Amino acid sequence: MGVILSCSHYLQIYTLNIWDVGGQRTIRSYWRNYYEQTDGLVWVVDSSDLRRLEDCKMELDNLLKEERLSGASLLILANKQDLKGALTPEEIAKVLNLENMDKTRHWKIMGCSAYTGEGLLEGFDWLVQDIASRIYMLD
Ligand SMILES: Nc1nc2c(ncn2[C@@H]2O[C@H](COP(=O)(O)OP(=O)(O)OP(=O)(O)O)[C@@H](O)[C@H]2O)c(=O)[nH]1
Repeated sequence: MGVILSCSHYLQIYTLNIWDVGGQRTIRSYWRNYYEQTDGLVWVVDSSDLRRLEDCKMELDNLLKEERLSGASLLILANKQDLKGALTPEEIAKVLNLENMDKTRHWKIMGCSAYTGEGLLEGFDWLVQDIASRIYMLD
């Protein structure tokens, strides 16, 4: 005698509204125009540019202090993994001190390459699932 569990798979379709806000110093003050009702943040790091990582850390720390983003899931993309000498996601995580981030923040770091496409689907998949699970929990 056995029990048959039937499992249904539902195709879930999500619509993402994505704004690509530039990282240049002069336009960073415009980021605040996008904080309202933001569910997720994608922070793209140039893993081949060690010199800019300190600046990157400072900007990310500042961004995460923003009250309106306190509930947003954070995906950090350690980009340019296709380049020789690029820092690994683990090394980037160390420099950005991600382990010591506010414990309530949902975050993930993912190595990727915008050139090869490596890591992008996996990263966005995590982000969408994480946001969805929070939203459905609130329903
Ligand atoms: N090898 C390699 N080059 C990349 C990758 N992603 C971007 N680039 C190159 O890096 C340079 C800068 O890319 P952008 O997309 O303009 O950089 P950005 O950080 O989005 O620029 P802002 O948003 O204006 O700060 C371009 O020459 C890209 O072709 C990658 O994954 N691998």
